Parts: sequence; structure tokens; C-alpha cells
Amino acid sequence: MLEVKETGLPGVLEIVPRRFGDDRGFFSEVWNSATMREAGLDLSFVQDNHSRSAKGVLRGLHYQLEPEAQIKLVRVSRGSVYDVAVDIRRSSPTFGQWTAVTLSADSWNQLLVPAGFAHGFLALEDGSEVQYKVSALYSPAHDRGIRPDDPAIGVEWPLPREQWLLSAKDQDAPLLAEADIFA
Ligand SMILES: Cc1cn([C@H]2C[C@H](O)[C@@H](COP(=O)(O)OP(=O)(O)O[C@H]3O[C@H](C)C(=O)[C@H](O)[C@H]3O)O2)c(=O)[nH]c1=O
Repeated sequence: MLEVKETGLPGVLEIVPRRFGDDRGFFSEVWNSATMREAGLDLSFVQDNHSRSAKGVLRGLHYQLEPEAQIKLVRVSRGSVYDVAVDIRRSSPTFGQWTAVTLSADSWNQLLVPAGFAHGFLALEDGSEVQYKVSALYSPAHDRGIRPDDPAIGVEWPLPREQWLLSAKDQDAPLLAEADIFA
């Protein structure tokens, strides 16, 4: 019922739930706590988010600090996005490293981003819709960001910088070296 694949970063997983197609369309359990537990992933979520982005919109790199750090299960229900996770735990052997998976409605894949990682995505098609569950409620006081073009991280975004559309918050975000992150 579930395919789980490693990515370039330990802890960040690509997950592909089954999709049952028939002449009406399809049905898919996009989140099932028991199926995930059987796959060794004991997760619980408290909030479901949904955003739509034009091609070139880059949202990120975002995270919430402890004690409101969020595990995220990210999927795309329309279009496609280049989805990125960055390890921002100073004590981690993979601190500062990043991995990316293209998530799309066609591939029906999801990305599990653990707490302690910054998350962001670049919309590759107009009207791309991202839906993601988070394990802690939104807390503006704990909400933080890091510049998505930080050369110390070196994310290889698939569209050139001049095509990006960033929020003012993301344009002014600190570099990794200046940011409040995880021990
Ligand atoms: C995240 C969030 C935002 N908001 C409000 C706050 C603003 O008035 C408005 C837009 O917020 P923001 O510009 O932070 O939205 P994104 O840039 O899509 O932020 C998200 O982008 C990346 C990809 C993430 O992983 C995070 O979940 C989240 O930070 O929604 C809420 O009311 N609840 C929320 O949980």
C-alpha cells in the first residue's frame, strides 16, 4: 500500500501511496497512520496546509524552532514542485546538506521532512498545489527562514534566480550562518 524510498539525506524519505485507478478516475489513501506505522513511521499530525503557486514561486527555506518544530508530509495534488529539505541541526553529521525530490500530481509522490530540517519548494508549473500535514501547530513566534540562495547550502534550484517569485520575508531571510537553528 506504500512505497518508501531513501533520499540523499538520512531521515528525509520519499513516500508513494497506492493509487487505485478505474474508468471513473482514481482513489488513494494519501495518509493512513496504520499503513505508515507498518512502514516504521509512527507519525501524528495536527494541521493540514494547502498552498497554490504560480510557476517560479519559491516558498522557503522555512522551519519552526523547538518546542514547535514541525515534521512535514508534503504532497502535490496539481502540477509539480522541486521540493527541498536542508539539515539545519548543528550536531548532525549532515549539517548544512540538502536533498531534493520533484513532487508532482502525476508521480503521486510525497516527501517526509523531519523536524530539524528547513523546507522549501519551487513551483515548476503554474497553479501547482501543495498540500502538507505538520506535526505542530503554526507558531509565528517560532517561524523562521533561511535564504534559499545561500551559497553555503548551494541548493541547485532548477529555474534561474531571475525567474523566482519570493515573499518579502523570504527575500530578507538570513543566511544559514546567521540563523537561529537547531543544536
Ligand atoms: C505557514 C502558515 C502561514 N499562515 C499564514 C501567515 C501568512 O499570513 C500567510 C502566508 O504565510 P507564509 O508566507 O509563511 O506562507 P509560505 O511561504 O507558504 O510558508 C510555508 O512555506 C514552506 C514551504 C513551509 O514549509 C512552511 O510550512 C511555511 O512556512 O499564511 C498560517 O495562517 N498558518 C501557517 O501554518
